[in-house]
Amino acid sequence: MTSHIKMIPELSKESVSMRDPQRVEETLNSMRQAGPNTLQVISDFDMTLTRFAHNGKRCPTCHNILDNSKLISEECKAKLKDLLNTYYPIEIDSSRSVDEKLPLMVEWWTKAHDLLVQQQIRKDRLAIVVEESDAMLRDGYRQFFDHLRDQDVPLLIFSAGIGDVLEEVIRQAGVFHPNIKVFSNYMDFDESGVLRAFKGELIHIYNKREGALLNTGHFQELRARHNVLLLGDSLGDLTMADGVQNLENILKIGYLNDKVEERKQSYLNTYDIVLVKDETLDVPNAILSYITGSQ
Ligand SMILES: Nc1ccn([C@@H]2O[C@H](COP(=O)(O)O)[C@@H](O)[C@H]2O)c(=O)n1
Ligand SMILES: [Mg+2]
Repeated sequence: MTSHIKMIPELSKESVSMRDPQRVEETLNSMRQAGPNTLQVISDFDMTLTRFAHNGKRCPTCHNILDNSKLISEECKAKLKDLLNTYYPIEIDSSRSVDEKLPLMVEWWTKAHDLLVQQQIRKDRLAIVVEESDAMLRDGYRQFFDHLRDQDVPLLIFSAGIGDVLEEVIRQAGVFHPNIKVFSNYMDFDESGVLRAFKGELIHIYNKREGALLNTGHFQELRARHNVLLLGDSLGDLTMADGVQNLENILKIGYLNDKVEERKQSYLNTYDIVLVKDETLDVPNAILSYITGSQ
C-alpha cells in the first residue's frame, strides 16, 4: 500500500475492497490538495446513509417505513409486500441488464405509489410513523453530517425513496443541516393535508443524476466544486454525478449489502471502494477527514 492510503487506517478494515488502490491513492491525493472548497458529496439514501440491517433484522427503506406503518390497511400492506417480494429480487439480480430492469422498476414504483395514494395518508402522521419505525442511520452518521456542515461542504442526497419520509428521518436524528439538498419523490397533499399524488417526474433507481439540476438554483452554488465523493448502494447510484460540470476527481464508495457473492465483481468493476456488509460510515468519515485536512 502506498502513503495516502496508509494514512487512512479505516481502509484496512476487513469490509474494504478496492479494484485499483493506485487510482484511489491518486484521487485522494488530488482531492486533499484541492481542499474542502472544491468538494461536494453526492449520496444515495436508503441502505447507503441508512443501515441495511441491525441485530440480524432488515432495516426499512423510506417506502417500507410507510408500508409497515399503522397508516396502511392490512389489505394494502399485503399488496405492498407482494410487490416487494416480486420486484426487490429483480432490483438486485445481477444476471439482468439495466435495460431489462428499468421498465420493471418503474412498474414497481408506480404500483406502490398508486396504492399509497389510495390510503389517504395524512401529512401530520408522518413524523409519528418515522418515530415508531426501525429506520436507522448508519453508525457514525453524526460525525458525517456534522463534519460536512462544519466544513461548508454541500451534501446532495439523491433518493428514489420518499422525500418527506427521508427528511423526517434525518430531522429526527438532529442532522438536517442547511448544507443538505434532497432530490427525491415528494408527496403532494391536498388542502386538508391528505396525500393525493406524488409531485413531478418519478425518481427511480436508474434516473438519479446531478445533470437534472442544470437549470435549478442549486446548480449555481455547485459550479466551483469539481471534486465529488459519491456514496451509493446500487449500480444505479453510479450515475448520480453525471452532469457535474468540469468534473476533476471523483471517488465512488459502494455499499454492498446483499447478495454479496453474486454482485461483488460488478461492484469492484464500478466503485473505487467497495464496503461489504459494513453498517458504518467509518470509511467515508475517515476519507472526508483526510480530504478536508481535519486529520
Ligand atoms: N415501493 C418501493 C420502491 C423502492 N423501494 C426501495 O427503495 C430504494 C430506493 O431508495 P434510494 O434512497 O436507495 O434511492 C430501492 O433500493 C428499493 O429497494 C422500496 O422499498 N419500495
Ligand atoms: Mg439505496
